[in-house]
Amino acid sequence: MDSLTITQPDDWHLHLRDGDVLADVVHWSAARFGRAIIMPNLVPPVTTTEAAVAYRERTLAARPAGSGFEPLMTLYLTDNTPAAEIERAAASGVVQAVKLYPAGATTNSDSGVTDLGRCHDALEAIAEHDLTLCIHGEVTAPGVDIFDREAAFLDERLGPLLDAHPRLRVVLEHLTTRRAVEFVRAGPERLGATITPQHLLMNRNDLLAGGIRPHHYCLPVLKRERDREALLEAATSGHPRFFLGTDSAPHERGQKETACGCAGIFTAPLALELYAEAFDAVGALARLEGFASHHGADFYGLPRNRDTLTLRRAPRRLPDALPYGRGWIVPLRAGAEVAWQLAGDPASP
Ligand SMILES: NC(=O)N[C@@H](CC(=O)O)C(=O)O
Ligand SMILES: [Zn+2]
Ligand SMILES: [Zn+2]
Repeated sequence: MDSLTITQPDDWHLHLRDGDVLADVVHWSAARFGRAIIMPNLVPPVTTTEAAVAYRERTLAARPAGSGFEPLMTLYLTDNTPAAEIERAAASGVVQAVKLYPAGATTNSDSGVTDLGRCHDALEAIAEHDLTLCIHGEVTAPGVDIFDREAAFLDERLGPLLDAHPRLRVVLEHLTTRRAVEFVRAGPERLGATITPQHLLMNRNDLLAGGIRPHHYCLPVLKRERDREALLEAATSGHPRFFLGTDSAPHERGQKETACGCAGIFTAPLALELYAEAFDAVGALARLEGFASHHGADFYGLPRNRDTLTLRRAPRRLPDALPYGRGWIVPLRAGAEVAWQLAGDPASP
């Protein structure tokens, strides 16, 4: 198959940042995806409906002219989020989900949750108002090995959370382990999961063997080859509770190429193409449409997109860096090739 036409996909986990750089990144996603769940870990975090509404306006204004790209907003859950704020968010009609960052787990998560018990009323309100809880699933106890933080979260936090809130709809974000795949498969219908392109295509050797590669560093960190294989099997299985979430997470080059670099991989300029590579590698291109365009919308109870998008098998070389505010950003595959491209996309770098 040298060309693939699918229902226009959506990105169920995306970081766009804010300010000057918004317009530098949003067009990449808008060229590929109909909608995206926009993460709230700005500085300061998007903890109120008012802030989410204003961020949505800035995102709409930063889209390319004529784009129908629809940002679905999220609220950043804290220990002190009142149930009334959840109610306001649901009533606004623009907030789709609430995001749980365990405090300290990842980029800009300092205001995140320290004790889920303190969020009981807010979590009940999320379920009651039919919002979704999206979770960065890692424990943050300093003694827990970084490669074990996701697995620990499943048993110690996610299981009890699902039991305590029997109507809560949850998306476990950016799965990285075989254990997480098994947990989601065994979980209830109201538990969904996103998988990034980097976790389908790379393992921890790509981060650490033969030299440290800061542009392959994200959280949860890349795991073993057997984990990658389990993720790829899940994504290509046709199972409706696994769906696309790129977690494209831009950081300026200097913030990555430094003694203590930020976590986050920038994939927006080639995200769908990377998924096509991953699916193609196991002969599963026919399953890409379900994963990328159907399962997420169905899980969120939203209509599937009506437009279509065509990918062509034709290698394209990525530039070494792309403009990002007054600086530069290094996308995944910088200076190297990706095997697919969007048909008729003049903006492909
Ligand atoms: N994935 C990452 O490594 N980084 C994300 C945060 C997140 O999704 O955990 C970011 O905002 O930079
Ligand atoms: Zn995360
Ligand atoms: Zn993320």
